[in-house]
Order: sequence, then structure tokens, then C-alpha cells
Amino acid sequence: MLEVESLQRSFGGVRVVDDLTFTLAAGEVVALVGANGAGKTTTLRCIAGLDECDGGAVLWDGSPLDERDSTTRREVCALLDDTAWFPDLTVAEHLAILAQAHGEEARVVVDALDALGLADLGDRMPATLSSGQTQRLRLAQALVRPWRLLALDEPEQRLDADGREWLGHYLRACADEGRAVLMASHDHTLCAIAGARLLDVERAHERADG
Ligand SMILES: Nc1ncnc2c1ncn2[C@@H]1O[C@H](COP(=O)(O)OP(=O)(O)OP(=O)(O)O)[C@@H](O)[C@H]1O
Repeated sequence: MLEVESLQRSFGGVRVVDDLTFTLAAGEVVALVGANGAGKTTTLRCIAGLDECDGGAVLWDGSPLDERDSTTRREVCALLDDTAWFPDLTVAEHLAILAQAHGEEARVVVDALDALGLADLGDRMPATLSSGQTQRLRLAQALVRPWRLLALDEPEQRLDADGREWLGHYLRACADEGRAVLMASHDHTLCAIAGARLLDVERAHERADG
């Protein structure tokens, strides 16, 4: 499904992603782990096409992943950066637009709000949400649109314990349906609940060197 081959990315001459190679198959959750600054976010951004890699390749179903391709945009859902919300659209309206753009029925919005504990907040403006509620809204985007690969950067951030537990089970259930999840995470409990295969981005390079 996803093949990452010898991915490299440097900033100012410092290589932060160093010959990273791994694959992600349908049914898998892979968690990129490692210390602060190890290169997890950079790796995700290069894979999602939000950042240019200096070398290597990212293949999606055997072809170079092109985030501009309409099929790829439908199949790959990357929730990496802090999302910018429209100031005059409600929580529910944001999700409805996304669902509509992907040809989904309106009821997926109600279901997503329910699942994320946001059912009473659909009429609120995103700017009025707490940080954890905002993170729940960010994650709700994955529930209202199709995807085969979901990329998440530390999705545990700002979630309470119930939210992290829900997320772990949700990711596991998605993988069990044959989808794939790639996330950066510092949360071992989340990784365990999601049944994630851990990939230490620094040691992956050491292993590759033998
Ligand atoms: N745009 C940039 N310009 C310069 N350096 C950058 C840039 N983006 C990231 N870096 C550097 O690259 C290194 C890897 O950063 P990255 O955000 O990928 O780490 P991370 O593993 O996700 O860390 P954390 O666990 O703290 O989120 C860091 O040293 C960071 O300062």
C-alpha cells in the first residue's frame, strides 16, 4: 500500500530524516516514535507531500504518491497541521462541507459528532471550542470522508483519557477493516490500544546501516 524508500530530508545541512525505509500494509497501524526532534513530523509531512524530500521515494500502490491527484486525495487523509477553520462556519458546517465534497451522505456528520462527543457543539464556532474539543473536531474530519490511509501527527495531543482510549479503538477498528494508519505518537497506551507497530525513526536508520 505505502512504500517509503530511503527518505531523506535536511534542514540547513542537518539531516533530520536519514535514509528511512519502511512499508505500511492494509490492516496496519504504524506509529513513528522517537525523541523530540527525531524527525517524525518531517517524515509525515514529506510522505503527505506537504514538504519536499531531498531524496528517496514515497510510493502509493506502487506509484509515486502525488497529493494533487484526485484519487490520492480521496484515499489519503493527512491531518497533520493545525487546521485553519472558517470564522463564520459552525462545527457541523465544517464537517458537512467536507462530507459533501467527498460525496458522503449528510448523516455521517451527525454520526461523527456523536462519536467524538461533540453532539451538543455542532452549532458552535470552532474558535469557541476548548483545545481538546478542537482536537476532537480535527479528528472528526476522518469520520466524514473516505480514506485508505490516515496520517496523524501526535493525535493524542490535548485529548483526555477517554478521548485517547476512543481514538485507539477507532484506529484499530479502521485497520481491521483493511485501512492503514500512519501516526507519530509519544503515547504508548494509544499505540498499544491501536495495536500499532512501532517504528523508531532514529533506530530505523541504524538498523538499515546494520
Ligand atoms: N522548517 C524547518 N526548518 C528548519 N528546521 C526544521 C524545520 N522543520 C523541522 N526542523 C527541525 O527538524 C528536526 C526534526 O523536527 P520534527 O518536527 O520532524 O521532529 P519530531 O520528531 O516530530 O519532534 P517532536 O516529537 O518534538 O514533535 C528538528 O530538529 C527541527 O528543529
